[in-house]
Amino acid sequence: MSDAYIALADGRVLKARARAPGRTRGELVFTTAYTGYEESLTDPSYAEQILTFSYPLIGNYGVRTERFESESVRPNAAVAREMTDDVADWLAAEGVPAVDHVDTREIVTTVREEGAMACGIAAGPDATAEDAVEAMEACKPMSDHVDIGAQVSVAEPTVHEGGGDADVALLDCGAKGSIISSLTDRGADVHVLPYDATPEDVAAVGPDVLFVSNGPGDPENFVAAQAVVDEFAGDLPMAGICLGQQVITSALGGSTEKMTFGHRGVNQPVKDLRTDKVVMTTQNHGYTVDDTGPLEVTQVNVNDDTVEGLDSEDLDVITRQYHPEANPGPHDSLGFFDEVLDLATSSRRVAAD
Ligand SMILES: NC(=O)CC[C@H](N)C(=O)O
Repeated sequence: MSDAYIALADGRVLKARARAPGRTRGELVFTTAYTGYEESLTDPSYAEQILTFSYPLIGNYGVRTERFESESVRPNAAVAREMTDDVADWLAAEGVPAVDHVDTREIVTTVREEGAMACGIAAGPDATAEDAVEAMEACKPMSDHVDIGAQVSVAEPTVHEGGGDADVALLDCGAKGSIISSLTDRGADVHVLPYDATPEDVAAVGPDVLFVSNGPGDPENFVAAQAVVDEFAGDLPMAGICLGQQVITSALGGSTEKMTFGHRGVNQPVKDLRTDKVVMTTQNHGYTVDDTGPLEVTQVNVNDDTVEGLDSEDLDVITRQYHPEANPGPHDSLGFFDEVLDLATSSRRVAAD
């Protein structure tokens, strides 16, 4: 098999083995998840990133489309210590460069110490270190991808029927399939709207609740979604996951900031401040809420105290920074979706007059 090179913004160039050929660039991040590689590789929130798996063997239970979170591979490239042929062949067929036989511990400790950084990859028969450096130098900061929603959102509205118990308007900023199925499984009809839907588009659906999905990039760039939240705040119950929490908070007058290297993994401990209970959660984010505006912090990350859950009884808002829907799990926090649908039908809802 041929060589590959990984160029990091700090000047390092690592030699690796090419598993799927190509040249690309992206923000270098890592996940500590030891399972769920199919879900991670199809999670739209990974757009414009290069995903390093810290778990040393990726692909040991094959590749099945039933486990995909969207229809295509979303990171710009994948890096593993050892990758099976199943995964390598899948990524090659999708045209997504992949490399292995590299010291992923060095990559992870570098990102932990220096932060998520620009990265270039060159993999395949003619790849050179210079190609990787050139690719890295073409990498834009994440916040410069101002229209990243266009890469991951539906182009046209679509409906997923779940029984008609509630109508959810889902702003698709890069929604994972599991968010939609978690709502339809509970009896809701989910009206998926493009990331740049207008307040009129949302009103046309006649929703009981507005749901802002997860998604890639800087939440401050999702200006249309923020305008929708602003328009309906106080009139329509709202919920959000990950980017959804960030977009809702910013729209309501709070703010977000970029983290050094973010949270990506499946065992992030989150404490509910109302019950003092801790649950294990799946996470994938590089930004966090720093000013919560009118929202009350209900949950925090046990490792670093960052905001994990927000709520407003006055505005009928409930959000999570982590992924209650995540597959293959853990599923400790799936009850979030029951809370969202309770909000849609609850008597404490503020009626629009
Ligand atoms: N999973 C997500 O929705 C990620 C949200 C946002 N892009 C971040 O990195 O923080």
